[in-house]
Amino acid sequence: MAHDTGDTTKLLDVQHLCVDYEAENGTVHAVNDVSFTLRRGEILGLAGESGSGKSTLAYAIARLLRPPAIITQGKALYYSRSATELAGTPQKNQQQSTTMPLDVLHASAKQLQQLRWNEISVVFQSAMNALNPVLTIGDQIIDVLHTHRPAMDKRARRQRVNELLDLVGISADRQYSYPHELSGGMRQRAIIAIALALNPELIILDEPTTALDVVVQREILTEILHLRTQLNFAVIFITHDLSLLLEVADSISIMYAGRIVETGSRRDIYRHPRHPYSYGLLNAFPSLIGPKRKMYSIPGSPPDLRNIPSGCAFRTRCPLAFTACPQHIPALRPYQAEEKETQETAAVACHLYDPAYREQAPDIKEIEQAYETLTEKQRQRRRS
Ligand SMILES: Nc1ncnc2c1ncn2[C@@H]1O[C@H](COP(=O)(O)OP(=O)(O)OP(=O)(O)O)[C@@H](O)[C@H]1O
Repeated sequence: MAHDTGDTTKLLDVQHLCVDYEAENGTVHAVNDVSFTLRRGEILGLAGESGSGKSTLAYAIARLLRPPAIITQGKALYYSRSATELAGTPQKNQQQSTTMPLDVLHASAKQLQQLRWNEISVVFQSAMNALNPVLTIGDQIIDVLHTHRPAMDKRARRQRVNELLDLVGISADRQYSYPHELSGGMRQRAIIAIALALNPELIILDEPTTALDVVVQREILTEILHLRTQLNFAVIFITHDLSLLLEVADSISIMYAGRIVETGSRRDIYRHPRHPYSYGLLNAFPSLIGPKRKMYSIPGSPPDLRNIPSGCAFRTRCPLAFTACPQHIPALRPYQAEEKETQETAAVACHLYDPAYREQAPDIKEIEQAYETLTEKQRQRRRS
């Protein structure tokens, strides 16, 4: 059990987390030395192309990874409301208990049982697969309450079902519906209701709206924001679509080849993405907000995580790569954020911002120009 003092806004402190998959054809380094802090009530967006390690990272934190996944290094310190129960050692007062984190990565089965649903719940990618097809929506919520709140009587459980459905905008009579009787958006709302059943402090949403059409996507996102305001849970929101995060996240971390390459407030990321990869990702999707920009596609594809390029893994696709890039893995270095609230956490892992290699950091025009040149070169190559 780790000890910490002070800062009660901290909910989760991930330190140097590494996860591998021991596959037959080699070791996949899916998460590499990831560190970040999540505050109570914060919505943290994790963005990156498919295969960048987002889900692996989130499932490691929830301890939902299965073999062949192995957590090879790191800590995930969770600062629970009820640290007393989780630690299994009675504390004298609340103040003391909130400063005793639990390292989720080394938690016992009993501690995990206490943690899941009560403290952390996960909404998986596919709403349909996450629901039990032979149980009504209401019964599925009751199931969770029955297992984790055995002292709750029948009437109180039914009342909680009504409350939860009301929270997510489903009318009470729908509790008697089976999943196949609901639309995609309704099913996703039902899953969110189940995730909220025990009032968790952290909800992990893994591509929660990917299967939905754009209008329903927007409704669900609005609902999540509304619920967060009401209930003040924190969210780790995973998506490959950075433009979605620009609408909902307080802060955004961009992942590439298992590493966080940039982190900042959503405003910092859309106004001034520092990492050439963040810039490319931002301009790969049309966005309704932020300055109007040209669309580019990032050349090439993400590396094979069994054989990650030396130094900066993005260098093989980066329009601004230079001599230092293959030599050293860039560390996440803090930058002077425009947003006051993220000045402490805004950081970028790119040698272009390291005064040891470059006197002046590139401005956004330089990155844009580099993509423009690269795109033009590709066009010419295709023509010839
Ligand atoms: N069971 C497994 N065995 C071997 N490799 C795996 C396994 N599960 C995931 N991986 C690999 O781990 C890497 C990270 O995958 P992960 O699903 O975490 O990425 P992601 O960013 O969430 O992608 P997506 O958006 O497609 O879900 C990928 O290279 C993936 O192929």
